[in-house]
Amino acid sequence: MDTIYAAATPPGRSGVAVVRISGPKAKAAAKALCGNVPTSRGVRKLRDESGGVLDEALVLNFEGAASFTGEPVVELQLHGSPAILKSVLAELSKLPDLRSAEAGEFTRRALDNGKLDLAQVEGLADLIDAETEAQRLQALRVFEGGLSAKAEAWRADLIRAIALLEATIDFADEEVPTDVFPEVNDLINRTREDIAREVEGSFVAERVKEGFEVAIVGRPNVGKSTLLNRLAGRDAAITSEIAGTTRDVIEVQMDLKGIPVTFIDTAGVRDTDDQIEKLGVERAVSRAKHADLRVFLKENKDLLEIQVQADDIIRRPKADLSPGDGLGVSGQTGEGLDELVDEIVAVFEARVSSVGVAIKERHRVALLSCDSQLSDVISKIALDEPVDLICEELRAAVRSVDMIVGHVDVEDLLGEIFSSFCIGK
Ligand SMILES: Nc1nc2c(c(=O)[nH]1)N(C=O)[C@@H](CNc1ccc(C(=O)N[C@@H](CCC(=O)O)C(=O)O)cc1)CN2
Ligand SMILES: Nc1nc2c(ncn2[C@@H]2O[C@H](COP(=O)(O)OP(=O)(O)OP(=O)(O)O)[C@@H](O)[C@H]2O)c(=O)[nH]1
Ligand SMILES: [Mg+2]
Repeated sequence: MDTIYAAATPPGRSGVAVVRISGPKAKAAAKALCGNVPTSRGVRKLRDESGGVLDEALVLNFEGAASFTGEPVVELQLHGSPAILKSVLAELSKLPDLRSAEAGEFTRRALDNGKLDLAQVEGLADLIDAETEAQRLQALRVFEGGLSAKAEAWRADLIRAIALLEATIDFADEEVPTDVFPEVNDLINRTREDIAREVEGSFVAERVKEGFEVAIVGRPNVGKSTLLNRLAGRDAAITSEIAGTTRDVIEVQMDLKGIPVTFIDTAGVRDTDDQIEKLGVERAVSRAKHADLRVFLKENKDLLEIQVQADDIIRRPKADLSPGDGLGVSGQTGEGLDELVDEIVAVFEARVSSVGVAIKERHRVALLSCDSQLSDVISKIALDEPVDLICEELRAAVRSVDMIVGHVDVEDLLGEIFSSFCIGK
């Protein structure tokens, strides 16, 4: 096994920068730099080959396999200057039996050494990417083993169903004490209900990861771009008193009370002979249609050629000009803005609450294949098919569940999963 090293902290200036060394020669490598390696932790001068001091570092020694990777690890916690980091990495690169780590390689070792399962690795990747509270919470549940525990519970239920059915084969000649089929059906149906909920939640989880899209739509000149700028707190879009100012789609990403949201400002919708504006309107209609939510700036009677969908929000534009009647918003004065934000957040919080522990398309694919196998099991039972065929189908369903935590059939997925990691993780 190679010994690998990499900076665990991002490049640039920081209070502290961490370099991790992992593998059988980790301690020997650290010894070359700091002389005597502490048994657990200690402050040491790090020196180059000729004895010149590189830095005074906190050295952590994770002896044996008691580390994040499950193999010997030494961490060099340096003063976070780019020059120090560069000099220490250069020194390490000169040592024999040591090479710099590939992206995700530390975590790959944690997986191989059983410190994490595959679902937890994915949770960890999302946790590191998390920028908002909703993203952090859903990633943390998976990293902490929430999905793994569910997969284990489904597996246990399906194994019990198999055991019950196999008992009927083993005792075929005798009188089977009880009819096992009600319990088998129950185990399978409960698992399927659970899986259906998780599948639904997984779609929302992907929105949480990518950010929910909110399209601001309305006729030209109603104040869409002004509202976007007010929400963003900066001049993201050009505004003017000329109708038809916005043509391109303008996107602004925001953290809305923990929920990642991308606001989309588009051309005002109207019939026009201006070829460029026409293209803008086409884009507006298409983006609005596919967004997760639409905020209409319009008078109630005005029918735009964009369908109002469930949860969509309608506001009377330029509320400052005609105060009082109904729900209005003004990008100019900020009137009604907090209420609008609260309503958007409420809509998405309700959706986010449906997220369970299946958060990736890969999880959904495995769950859907498990579900279709369980659906076959139910039909086979109904058709009175031979019990060994039913059990075979159930075992296929168990294998689908096992893919989630990576017990089977996932070698070809690992490259894809680890490619999303950075070097040093
Ligand atoms: N300095 C530092 N901070 C870090 C990490 C790290 O590697 N280094 N982590 C990396 O992502 C995270 C913490 N995760 C870790 C997980 C396990 C072990 C570890 O040494 N486990 C041993 C011993 C456990 C113990 O001492 O209680 C083990 O599992 O046997 C260390 C960090 C976040 N903070
Ligand atoms: N009084 C008042 N004026 C506003 C408000 N919002 C925008 N305006 C003005 O209305 C005009 C149009 O604003 P924009 O934000 O460019 O309107 P838009 O909907 O993006 O227009 P298009 O890009 O052409 O579709 C500008 O002169 C703004 O200053 C508002 O809430 N109150
Ligand atoms: Mg505009």
